[in-house]
Amino acid sequence: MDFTTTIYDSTVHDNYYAPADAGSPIPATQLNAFINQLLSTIDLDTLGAVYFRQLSQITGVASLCITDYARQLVFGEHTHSRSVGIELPLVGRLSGLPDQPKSVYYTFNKEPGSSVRARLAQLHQLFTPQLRHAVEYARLRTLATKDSLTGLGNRNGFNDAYSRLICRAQRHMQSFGLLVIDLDNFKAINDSRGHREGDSVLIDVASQISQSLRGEDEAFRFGGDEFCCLLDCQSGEHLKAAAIRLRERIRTSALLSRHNVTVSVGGANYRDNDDMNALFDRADKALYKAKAGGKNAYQAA
Ligand SMILES: Nc1nc2c(ncn2[C@@H]2O[C@H](COP(=O)(O)OP(=O)(O)OP(=O)(O)O)[C@@H](O)[C@H]2O)c(=O)[nH]1
Repeated sequence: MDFTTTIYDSTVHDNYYAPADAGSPIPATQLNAFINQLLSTIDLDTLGAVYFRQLSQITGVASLCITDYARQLVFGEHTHSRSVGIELPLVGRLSGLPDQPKSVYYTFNKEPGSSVRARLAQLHQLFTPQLRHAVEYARLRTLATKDSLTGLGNRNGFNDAYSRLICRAQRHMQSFGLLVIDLDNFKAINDSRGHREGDSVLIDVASQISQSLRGEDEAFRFGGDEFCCLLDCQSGEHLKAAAIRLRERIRTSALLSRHNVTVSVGGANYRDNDDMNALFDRADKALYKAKAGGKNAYQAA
């Protein structure tokens, strides 16, 4: 089989990446139909169910793009083209290429008269190693970026998301907000009720924080009893409102009120020319002021 692998950069090959040819992310329902169709067409003993399980697994973490050509191939529609491409942006990242819009693009020639099954076998042969990598990558990434106690993003996850937002804010002048949250007197709970109860408190705080946020906002456990939130908000007023909502949830949680848990919160909005340190330092100093002023308070930078 004559495979070629093309490193494909849509910023350079504008003509090639014409909308008609470009892969578009497949919505989950369509993807399920796609996988089911494949499953009903192929001999699983030959091609391996693992491949398709992996395919569906990675769709949770990668936007799987399949070009029109590939759709034509898989769905057996008529096409004059002899080339087929499937694009997996995640694979682009795995192979050490910079992030989007670069991605790896595979093409291979369709042999005239080859059966659907033979073509699926080609796809399988082509993608199984990549998908294995993708699944492994997703697993390691979860380990590296999630806090195992609370399920929130951890410090690495925060750094990733934070640097992305800073870059976006610098490029598009789009502000966002940062809240730094620290439990008050948490050590006393550990000391009097034990670490396991302390863990339950941390888990509940994480859950209250998550539930107080909107869909586009993200929460992280920064370490110990310290949490951070990145919020899609443009003004200090919005940030304050988010902090009030969050503190109210913590105040009214059954478990947390039993332990008299309160939090101190510092908040800062992105300002022009901020870098990662400048914004974080402002929020952190505000938190310090809230602590120094007697705790259980929100302080804006
Ligand atoms: N249960 C539990 N405790 C933790 C964990 N990580 C850190 N801690 C504890 O969190 C406590 C944090 O103590 P401090 O930094 O003194 O904070 P604090 O008691 O809340 O004091 P203030 O911040 O000044 O109000 C320490 O006792 C740590 O041992 C964890 O994963 N589980």
